[in-house]
Amino acid sequence: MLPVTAPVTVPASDTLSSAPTTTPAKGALVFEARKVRKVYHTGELDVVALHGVDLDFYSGELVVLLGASGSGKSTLLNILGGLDVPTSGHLNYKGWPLTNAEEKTLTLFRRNCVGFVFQFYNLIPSLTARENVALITDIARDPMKPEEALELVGLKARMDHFPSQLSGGEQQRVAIARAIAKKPEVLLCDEPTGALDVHTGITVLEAVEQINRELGTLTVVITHNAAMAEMADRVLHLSDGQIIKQRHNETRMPVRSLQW
Ligand SMILES: Nc1ncnc2c1ncn2[C@@H]1O[C@H](COP(=O)(O)OP(=O)(O)OP(=O)(O)O)[C@@H](O)[C@H]1O
Repeated sequence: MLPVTAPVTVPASDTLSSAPTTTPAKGALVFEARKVRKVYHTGELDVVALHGVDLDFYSGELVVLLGASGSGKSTLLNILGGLDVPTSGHLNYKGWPLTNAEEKTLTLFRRNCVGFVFQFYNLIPSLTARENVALITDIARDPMKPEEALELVGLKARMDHFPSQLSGGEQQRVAIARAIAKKPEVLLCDEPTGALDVHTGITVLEAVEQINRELGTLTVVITHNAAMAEMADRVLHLSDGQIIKQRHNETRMPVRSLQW
C-alpha cells in the first residue's frame, strides 16, 4: 500500500498556500531575485557562492544555466526551489516573499509549486514506475494521474516496470514524470543528463522540452554542456557567483538537432 498523506490544509494568509495556483499566461513574472547573496560558513572559511544576483524568471520560459564547476549554479537553483535560503537579498515567488519564510511555508512552496529533477534519479527500487510517481500524486493538491504523467514522458508502456528493468534514460524520465505530476509552476533540473550518454540524454531533454511547451512550466536546467543552450529561450552564464552574460534565443532549436 502506498503511503497517503492528508491533503494540505490552507493555513494563515501569510503563507504561500493561498498563492495563485492556476498557470498564468506565458510571460507572467514567477521569480524576482534581488541582490541574492549566499555565503557558506565552513569552519573558519567563508565561501561566497552567490555575489548579489539580480534575476527575473517568467512563466513558460525554458532557461539554461551554464557555468564552470563551483560557479554557483546549484546554489541558485536550490534557493529558487526553497531547498536553501539566501544569506541576504530578496527572492519573491509570484509576489510572495520566500526570503525569511518559515520552514512550514517553504515546505508548502516546495510541495505545491516546484518539481525537482536531479542528476541521479532517486527512484525507490521496490516500487514500479507508476508507484514511484504515485508517491507524489498522493500528497499533491491537484495532481494529474501517474499514468498521464508517464505518458507525457513516453513511458506509458513501461509503467508497471521496476527501476531495475528500465534504462538510465527511462529512469530519469520516470523522475521527470514524478516531478511534473503535481503540475508545478516551476521545474528545476540540476544536470538531468549528467549521468547519461548523448543519445539517452537527448530523449531526456526532449521530455523536459515537451513538458515546458505543453504545460507552460517555467523550466530551469543546469548543465555543463554549452550545446544545450540552443534549446532554451534564455541562457544565463554564471561565473564566480555572478551572472556574467545573458542571451535570449530568438528561436529554440529542436533537441534532436543539438550536437555534442
Ligand atoms: N554546503 C556547502 N558548504 C560549503 N560550501 C559550499 C556548499 N555548497 C556549495 N558550496 C560552495 O559554493 C560554491 C558554489 O557551489 P555550487 O554547488 O553552487 O556550484 P555549481 O556551479 O553548481 O558547481 P558544479 O557544477 O560542480 O555542481 C562552490 O565554491 C562550492 O564549493
